[in-house]
Amino acid sequence: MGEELFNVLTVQEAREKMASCLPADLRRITRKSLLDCLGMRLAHPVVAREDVPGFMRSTVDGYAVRAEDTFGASEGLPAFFTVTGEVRPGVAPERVIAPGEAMRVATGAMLPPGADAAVMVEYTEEAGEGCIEVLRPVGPGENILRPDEDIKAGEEVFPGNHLLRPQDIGYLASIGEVELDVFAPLRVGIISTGDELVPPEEKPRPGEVRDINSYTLYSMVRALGGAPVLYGVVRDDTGLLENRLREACRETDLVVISGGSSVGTRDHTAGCIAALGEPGLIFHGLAVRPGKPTLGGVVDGKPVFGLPGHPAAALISFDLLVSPLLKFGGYHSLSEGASPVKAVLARSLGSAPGREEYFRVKLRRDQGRIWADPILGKSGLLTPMVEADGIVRIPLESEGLAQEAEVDVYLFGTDYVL
Ligand SMILES: Nc1nc2c(c(=O)[nH]1)N[C@H]1C(S)=C(S)[C@@H](COP(=O)(O)OP(=O)(O)OC[C@H]3O[C@@H](n4cnc5c(N)ncnc54)[C@H](O)[C@@H]3O)O[C@H]1N2
Ligand code: MOO
Repeated sequence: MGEELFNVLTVQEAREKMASCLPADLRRITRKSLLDCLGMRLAHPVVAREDVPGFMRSTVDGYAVRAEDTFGASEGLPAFFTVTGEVRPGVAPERVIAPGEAMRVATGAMLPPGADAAVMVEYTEEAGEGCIEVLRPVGPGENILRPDEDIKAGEEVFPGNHLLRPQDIGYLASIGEVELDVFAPLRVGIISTGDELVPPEEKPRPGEVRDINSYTLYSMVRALGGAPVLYGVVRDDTGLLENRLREACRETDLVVISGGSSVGTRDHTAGCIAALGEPGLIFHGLAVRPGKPTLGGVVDGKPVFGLPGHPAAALISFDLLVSPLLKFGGYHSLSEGASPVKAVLARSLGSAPGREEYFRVKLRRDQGRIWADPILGKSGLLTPMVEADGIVRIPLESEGLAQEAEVDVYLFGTDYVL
């Protein structure tokens, strides 16, 4: 009695063991047109080949001038300028600005040679045919962009693996990068196991439950830029599971099975992975809560994970072991990712040393501080998973955290790495 059922590994040990049997990066590189790259990750760093804007540019509607000609100008003693023409947008001005001269410019238009500033039209007055008065001085560089002020040719604008957001797509358009090498989405096969599971469109009979994990895991994969493939619900039968797993391994890049990862009489996942191919089962049991009955293996170069059946535990296990593969293709660059939010713990949390614990928390602002309210509940319950804004980790050797301790909250929906 009291004996451990699994030989648990820490998350770090499990990642290292898996990594030693996997290629450094599971992802393929593919070339895509810029408009198809949203949500994808760059396969290589991008180096700008040109300056942006590439020419001196006005940021206001007004007049291009030599700044020094406006020095000392005021409403009482305006500076007088001869207007020698207008720069049309999209056209390079041919005239040079000589002392005492100005040219009309629209926002974004190119500055004529000789000019080093622009005066806003509201600080000027007409002063007869072809002349203006400037009522305020401008400094050199005022109201203009330098040719390389935004982007410098030769500069690395994005590192490899950068996740492309809408603003990044426009930025890449500005330097003419219309085709890019990106990582192809990893295809993730998803299998649910359990005699009690029915599809969500069916009304469960007593003892049955709807299949939740296929839906959350499918959505997790999509949210991380992967390509989920559903393999449905498999009954608790070794032969059926082996066949479905073989099919999923053939058709996808990695497979997650939820349920049946523990050591009950109906828990077949470990045996199936072991039977299917080399090197087979790599670990069974993680020193985390929730998520202890997690297992991992490698079948013909492809990672296969057995996640706990409890939906909340399946999510944490997925985040610890599958998310890094979707974000980085492997477990080698885990220091990246979105920064957590600093919050103050609203109540103390106990934890057993020797395992990491993950608590779901809800954030609340009060008296100028951000509080993290732990949402407690058994891992078989679904509501805490939905009420929470994010998760807090209690490290392996900690016995817990005191009330008002400062904690890092990893917000769901951000690109964090646990
Ligand atoms: N004697 C022990 N029993 C259990 C231990 C243990 O250490 N010793 N660990 C417990 C923990 S922790 C968890 S988590 C569960 C995980 O067990 P399995 O991975 O084998 O999962 P199942 O037994 O198949 O299911 C557990 C639970 O989750 C429900 N489930 C499963 N799949 C789905 C799905 N796709 N959608 C919705 N719900 C699902 C299932 O009906 C069960 O209620 O083991 C504990 N037992
Ligand atoms: O993985 Mo279980 O749900 O730790 O509770």
